[in-house]
Amino acid sequence: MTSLQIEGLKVDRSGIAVIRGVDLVAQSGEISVLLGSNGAGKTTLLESLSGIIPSRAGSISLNGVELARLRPGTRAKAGISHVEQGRTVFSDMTTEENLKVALHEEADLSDAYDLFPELLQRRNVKTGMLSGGEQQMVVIARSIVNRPRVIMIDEMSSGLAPVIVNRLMRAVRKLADSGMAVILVEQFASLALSIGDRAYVLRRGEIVYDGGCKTLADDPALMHRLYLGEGEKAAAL
Ligand SMILES: Nc1ncnc2c1ncn2[C@@H]1O[C@H](COP(=O)(O)OP(=O)(O)OP(=O)(O)O)[C@@H](O)[C@H]1O
Repeated sequence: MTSLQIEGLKVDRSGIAVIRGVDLVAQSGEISVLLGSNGAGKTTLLESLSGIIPSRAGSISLNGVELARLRPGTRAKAGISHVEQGRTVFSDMTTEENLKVALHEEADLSDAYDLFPELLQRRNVKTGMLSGGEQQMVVIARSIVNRPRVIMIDEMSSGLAPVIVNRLMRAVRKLADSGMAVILVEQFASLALSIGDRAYVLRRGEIVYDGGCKTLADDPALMHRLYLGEGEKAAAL
């Protein structure tokens, strides 16, 4: 069982406190949906967990091993995988070459093609020629070839058609069901909540909701208050 435990995390950007004491738990087999309005700090939080940017205080512990002071590569080896915003593929390389770039010697591409059989048919196509949805599949597939324990996915749906977003969401659910701990940052809140287990809402660098996805999905007024910042912290906290 994997458990990523974050306690009292603080992250600054250009000297400004962006993450201001976040507690969060991501469990094996679960999708933790991280929501919040633009600029709330969602991307910054993921970047501090994978080590792209340093944290100022707090703990990031994976199955009891403290990661907060380790380099990004060491955190990746420990099992943290980060799908960043922007679908960065090597566009002059084929699908298969893009997947192999990430591959450790002992791993193979079977998990990637099991998750997205669509990519098998496109394996010899240069990724620059793929659709946005297929490129997103490549990026997610590339991030799981070494069997991470935790996968963090930032805004995978941005600019994609609903039918593709649904396909990607099903794949993310499958990853969690296979035993990974998933942290999903999404603009499509209702869709993410429909496949997620636990939800967190971040507002100005603080968690203002920590509870069930269904509770939040069933209460649009609560969601509205949490996003806009009216009233006090949610009762579910
Ligand atoms: N490289 C940077 N240098 C300085 N400040 C930054 C940098 N990147 C982001 N910020 C600031 O940090 C805050 C949080 O930004 P972040 O991108 O983490 O939020 P977000 O919740 O992911 O928003 P979005 O949904 O717009 O991506 C914002 O105030 C933003 O202006």
